[in-house]
Amino acid sequence: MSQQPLTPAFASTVLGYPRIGAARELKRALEAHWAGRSSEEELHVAAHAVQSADLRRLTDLGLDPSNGALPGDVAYYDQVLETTAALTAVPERFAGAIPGPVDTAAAFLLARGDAEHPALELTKYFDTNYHYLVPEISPSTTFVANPDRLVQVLLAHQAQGHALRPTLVGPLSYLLLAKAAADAPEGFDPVDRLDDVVAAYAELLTQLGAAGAQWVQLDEHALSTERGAALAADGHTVARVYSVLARAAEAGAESAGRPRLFVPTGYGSAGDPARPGHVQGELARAGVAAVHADLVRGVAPRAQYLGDLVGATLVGGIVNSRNVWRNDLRASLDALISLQAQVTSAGGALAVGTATSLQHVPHTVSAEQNLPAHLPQWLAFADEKVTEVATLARGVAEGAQAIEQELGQSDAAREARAGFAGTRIQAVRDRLAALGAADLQRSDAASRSTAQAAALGLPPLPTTTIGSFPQTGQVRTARADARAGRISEAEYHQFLRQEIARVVELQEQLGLDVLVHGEPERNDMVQYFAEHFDGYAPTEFGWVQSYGSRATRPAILWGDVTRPEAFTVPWISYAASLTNKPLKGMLTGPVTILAWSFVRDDEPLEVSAQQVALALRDEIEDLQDAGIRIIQVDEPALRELLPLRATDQADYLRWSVDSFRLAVGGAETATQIHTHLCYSEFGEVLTAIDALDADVTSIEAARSRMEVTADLASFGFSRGIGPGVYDIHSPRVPSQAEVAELVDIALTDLSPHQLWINPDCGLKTRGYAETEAALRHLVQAAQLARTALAARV
Ligand code: MET
Ligand SMILES: [Zn+2]
Repeated sequence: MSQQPLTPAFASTVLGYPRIGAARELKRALEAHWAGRSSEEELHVAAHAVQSADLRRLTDLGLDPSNGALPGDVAYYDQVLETTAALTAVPERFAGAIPGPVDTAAAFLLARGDAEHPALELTKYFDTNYHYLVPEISPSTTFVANPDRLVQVLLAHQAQGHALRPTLVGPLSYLLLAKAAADAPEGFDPVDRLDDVVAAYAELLTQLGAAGAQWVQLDEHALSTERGAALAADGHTVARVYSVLARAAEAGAESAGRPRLFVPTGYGSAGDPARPGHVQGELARAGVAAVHADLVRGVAPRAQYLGDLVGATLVGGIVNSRNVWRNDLRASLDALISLQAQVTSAGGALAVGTATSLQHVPHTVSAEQNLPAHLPQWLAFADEKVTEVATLARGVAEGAQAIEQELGQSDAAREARAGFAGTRIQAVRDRLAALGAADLQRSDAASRSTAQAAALGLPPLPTTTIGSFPQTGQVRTARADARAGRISEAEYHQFLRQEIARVVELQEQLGLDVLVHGEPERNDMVQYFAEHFDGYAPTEFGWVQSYGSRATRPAILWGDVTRPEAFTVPWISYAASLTNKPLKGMLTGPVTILAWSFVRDDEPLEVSAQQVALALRDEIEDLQDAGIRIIQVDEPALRELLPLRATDQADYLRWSVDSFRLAVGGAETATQIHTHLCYSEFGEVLTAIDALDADVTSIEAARSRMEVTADLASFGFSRGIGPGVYDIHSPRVPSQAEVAELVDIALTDLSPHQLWINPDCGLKTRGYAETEAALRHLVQAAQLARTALAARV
């Protein structure tokens, strides 16, 4: 029996759009306001202008401005923070400073902290490079609906004919993304507060409805994580929460004074992937008017699990919002048409959308004027993706012939890409195919340790830094001048050499044992490598929000990777020529290079990682030939790419570890290989860290007061380890006694033969005054500890 498809509430939508403005206007407005150069009113005006421009563009690109299709994610700093503000979920430790509703100033206090109040913690949003502010929940957290800001924004845009959808993190995800506040009792889980938080959401919805919102979006992205899926799999929690929130929806949203709900999932399959669609079905039966499935990372819902959709719209998230590639429209249309059959037979209607918010991609390809000529036709940033969504919706509604021209263009772009010379380079493929296990295996750790001790002659508890030294205004100016042609390349290089000489001299004065060149030539630890590899293209305007007002500009990996020539060697060997102390050469590891880039969708990440590893392997060989005896390969993003689902993790850890081992596998026995990890909790990937088989691992530890050293000790980690003893994330200079205390903690867990003394991370964002003082204390603390050790034997 073939059924007639139902008409969806809206034909197409996107789950969110970049918020920072096409020319990063919101960043500038925020920073001007924080610096006291503009009033709060001026900030609101600037933000409204950015949002209006975005909504106009979305409408121009084909989204309907009247029926709930326009996204309404209008966060100034972070979408999770906006939800914290709307719930007035102020942590106890801020209670004195924020006694009432969370207004704009209070939200910035939560986000940025002040002298008495450390900011809320920043953590990566799922497996993305976007950081959110972690809610802190305890048994006594109060939840009070505060829709003021959402209502203001809604009304301001409604007046301009844009019926946007106020967007919040949904209650389940909000609590799953939260952590227990420090004052919460042992064993407390924020999810214990579900009923209380749901009551506040219900109140928010009522008030938003009263203010005229037709739709509200509640993001339930966390239902795709291991914990969220477990919660959703019980078959009643989702239904219980959403029937409270959507009770009035079936009776007719407007008359009941409640807006209709759109509840997207995303970042993978929601709930149990073996029953694709069960979460969407439960939501629809609870009265949610529009649900969503991530068709890029997740499994397509099936009628048998969807059950009765009671007329709800299911948004098929077919356009990838995490990459920069043009959609394969023909394949997508096929997938949507099969999905439509499932949705129709479950009694729902199909709309077309993105897999997640477009906040993870830049605004538009059309801004890029300097990409290699072949590349623009292969790409789709946010605006181009909106067009794809609208085109596919037309194809679903009117049939393939209605979009035949677009399908043809999509096919042509795919063919051009597949046939392009740099997409597959035979020599690179041959070299990878010829690799064997021996290429990943250095000599045994004990012989390495002996050979390196003899070659390097380091004292016990050697001191070093993580690589970068402060990037002063002068360094940035010189780089900008060189790029703009205001100084010649020769002048720029001369400037860099002077800078390196200064940094080497400073380290000698400070008495550090293993020196670095300071990385002044690097704009960014990944972009610099991307610029020196073939197969990679940097963008000019491809900014993506990382957190708050900060944005990064990931380069695009489009082809097979090759390294035309050694590029770190000139700087590093110049630095080495200025000192008799060992000088450590710095490289960025394959996983981190990929994690902080836009990667290919036509090759497994594993293959790209191997290619980058080979390029690094060649660089390491060249560094060794230039006499460099210590080489650090940074992998701060190792933990970040860990898949959300446990079943996918082992495979990732295998290839990521192997790519590191491939990069360093050619190093001689006497060459000491270091690695550096930061930014995340590494406790759960200790096995992988150990398997990297680096001779020395430096790891962020100061803020957690060396928590990781106990884990490393109980794991039995036997090689060199440098837990950070100086928190470089703040300008605060630790006293010698504070550093000494952290060294002592480390020494209770680890052997003095394996301990290194170093900061948590690179010093690039610090100023010289604080860096010099802190490093002086670090060297003194190490000397003190050495004396104490010597006295013990
Ligand atoms: C985010 S890890 C940074 C490592 C790099 N070598 C630096 O010192 O800046
Ligand atoms: Zn670091």
